[in-house]
Amino acid sequence: MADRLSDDEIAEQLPGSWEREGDEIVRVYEFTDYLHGVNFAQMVGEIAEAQYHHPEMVIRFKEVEIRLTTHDEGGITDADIEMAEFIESEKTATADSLDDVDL
Ligand SMILES: C[C@H](O)[C@H](O)[C@H]1CNC2=NC(N)=NC(=O)C2=N1
Repeated sequence: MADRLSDDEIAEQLPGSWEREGDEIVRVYEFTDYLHGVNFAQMVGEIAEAQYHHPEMVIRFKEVEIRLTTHDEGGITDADIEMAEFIESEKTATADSLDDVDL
């Protein structure tokens, strides 16, 4: 398992639109309706299973909050950054179908 990243490494590597909050990286995705958010969460879940790295997800009306940290290391590692980048790339690729209002 990867080691925890330094504050500078996190700041440098954090994908755009993601924020750092303590030992987590966070992004809120907005949608035109509730079910697009639900579908998006399903897609993220499939990525998580494939990567075997699982975010906390909160599905709200017209938005989904994704939180990533590496529990086994007690902080933010490359696995979290890579997962965020993967989600971003999938989101961009599927933006049309998800009517994303916040790319
Ligand atoms: C045994 C350990 O729980 C597993 O290797 C995986 C499962 N999914 C995981 N997900 C996250 N976010 N952090 C982990 O450390 C992690 N570990």
